[in-house]
Amino acid sequence: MNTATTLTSDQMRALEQAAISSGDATGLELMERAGRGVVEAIFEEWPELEHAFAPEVWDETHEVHWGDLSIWAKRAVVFCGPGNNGGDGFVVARLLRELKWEVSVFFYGDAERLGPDARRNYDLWVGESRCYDLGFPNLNPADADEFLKRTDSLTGTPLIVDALLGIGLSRPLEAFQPIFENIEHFGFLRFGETPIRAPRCVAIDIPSGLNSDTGEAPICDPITSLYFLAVHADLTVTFHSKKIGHESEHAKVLCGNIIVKDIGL
Ligand SMILES: NC(=O)C1=CN([C@@H]2O[C@H](COP(=O)(O)OP(=O)(O)OC[C@H]3O[C@@H](n4cnc5c(N)ncnc54)[C@H](O)[C@@H]3O)[C@@H](O)[C@H]2O)[C@@H](O)CC1
Ligand SMILES: [K+]
Repeated sequence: MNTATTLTSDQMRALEQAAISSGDATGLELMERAGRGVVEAIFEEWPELEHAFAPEVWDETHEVHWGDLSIWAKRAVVFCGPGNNGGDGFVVARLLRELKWEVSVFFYGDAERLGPDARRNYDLWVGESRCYDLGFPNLNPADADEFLKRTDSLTGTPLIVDALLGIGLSRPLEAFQPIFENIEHFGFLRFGETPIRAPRCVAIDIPSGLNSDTGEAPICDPITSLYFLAVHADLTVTFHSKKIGHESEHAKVLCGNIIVKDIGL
């Protein structure tokens, strides 16, 4: 694994393609390794999550646990986007489900237009669990309300996974603004009068909205709830090697800690 050099998105794609063309790995295997690396990194970064409560136990006793914000339910929310980054998200959702986590998946995309690897992982998820479709390509106000209602009901959730966009970000992000705002909203829990940013947000490959080649994210009106039109992560898990975009000034605000995982390239 080459952790010293930072790569462009084209260089990363070329490495993946070379591994696939030479028969060293299939795209599906690479995606599985990526998802597995993210789950490993989550527990390396936050070992306390290993000891989170089974959701049904947490629900019965949460009055007691509100006093101790270090105690959580095994409950996660995964946001999956329209490309292979979303495919990684479906792998993470499935692996957490295997660990007996209760996982809510919100999908911003069209299953019919997913690439074959992401589609396979989408199918593995929806074969056993529900996937909440966000209006695609435009999230309408009714979807946004519904989305907020659902996220409000997911109390005791310590973990948010951002699998909306990775190295494939290719155009202006307006369609994502309401989703990013709701992720921000979800990141805050009110505890008495004090808002506490309790859930931990992990970005797969790169925080959605941050460009992996330029290291830039669009700046919003600073008086709105979002300063950057991007996901603000506490942990970013990238693969093989950092990308150029992980090292910018914007990245310092958006990425949190960065862990690089080997996917066998
Ligand atoms: N086999 C592979 O190629 C692997 C890919 N991996 C993952 O795949 C990611 C790259 O996947 P993709 O190339 O599919 O790219 P992404 O999943 O990052 O995004 C591409 C999708 O997003 C849409 N999109 C881009 N910008 C948009 C915007 N502003 N508004 C709305 N839609 C937008 C595109 O139309 C496309 O559908 C990596 O970041 C990594 O997470 C990993 O699974 C490792 C293996
Ligand atoms: K992401």
